[in-house]
Amino acid sequence: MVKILKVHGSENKFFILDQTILEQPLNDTELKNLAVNLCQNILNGADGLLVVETSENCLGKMRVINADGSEAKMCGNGLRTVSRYLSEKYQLNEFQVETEESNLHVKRASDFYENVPAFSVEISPISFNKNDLSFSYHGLDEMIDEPVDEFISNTKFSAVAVPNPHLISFVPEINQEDLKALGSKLNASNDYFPEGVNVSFCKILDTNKLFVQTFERGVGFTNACGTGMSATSLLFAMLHSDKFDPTKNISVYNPGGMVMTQINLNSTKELSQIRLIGNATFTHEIELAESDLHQNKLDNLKVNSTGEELAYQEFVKSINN
Ligand SMILES: N[C@H](CCC[C@H](N)C(=O)O)C(=O)O
Repeated sequence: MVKILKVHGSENKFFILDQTILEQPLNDTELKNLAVNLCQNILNGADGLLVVETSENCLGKMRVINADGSEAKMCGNGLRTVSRYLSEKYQLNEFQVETEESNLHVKRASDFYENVPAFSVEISPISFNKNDLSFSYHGLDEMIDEPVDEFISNTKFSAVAVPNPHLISFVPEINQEDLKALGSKLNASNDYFPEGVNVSFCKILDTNKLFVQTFERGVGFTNACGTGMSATSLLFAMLHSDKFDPTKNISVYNPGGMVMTQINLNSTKELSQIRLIGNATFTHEIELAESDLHQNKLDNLKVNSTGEELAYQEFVKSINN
């Protein structure tokens, strides 16, 4: 029997599969099929599958498979949960995790609430270049605070890769129909983002206080998108200095709760630093036969609830008072 976890970061829900404990790791086709099945059918579904593999230079490697089976370079909320998993597996509180484009520094942070563990993770690398974003728009090399009527009239957008691609707009009010329409359009066949893009709208609530909602590539609406909130925080610091206090954390509220971000701007914007700090909640432990994993057979699972979700809901109540 092997164990997989159901977890979340700000209610962005994932399953974690540690390939290093298997007799035989799953191949890419098996991982894709398992991700789609788990995310659609098990424990009310999830937004993706986080795959832990061995790493030569880091404590472990994280791969990200979206609910639709597509693979992404990075997942901020997911990295916090994988960091907790590796921290508890190896009894370490600060280390690096290998991701597709970089080895990222992670460390255990103070609990966000009683029985709500938290981790702080580096979000990197940063690029504004059209080639790293796979976007094309009127020959622009970068899209920063650019009015793009083809997306939404009288609305400005910015695009940044961290390193997965994000399109961000600061709006007076978040219109979910607009967000869904634009997110769906740019993740279907289109000339602007042929590889798709995560689309986030941000309402600035106060100094260093944001609300962000994201329509994610490969998933659709999620309760939170860690790289989306991180990318939005960077653009917030760059474009709204009147509301940005560089000496303090930014509180980023979202439909699933709240995370903190830290932005250290650099005059070379790609060298700015982003940290994402938030919960790493494990909600369920699931046992099944390794052969069932390979065969994508999920009808004989032994599921145990950890009880942590109740604590997380108490945290959410505490931030909304
Ligand atoms: N859907 C994203 C990957 C997951 C990112 C998100 N869940 C996060 O927490 O950063 C993409 O295709 O780029």
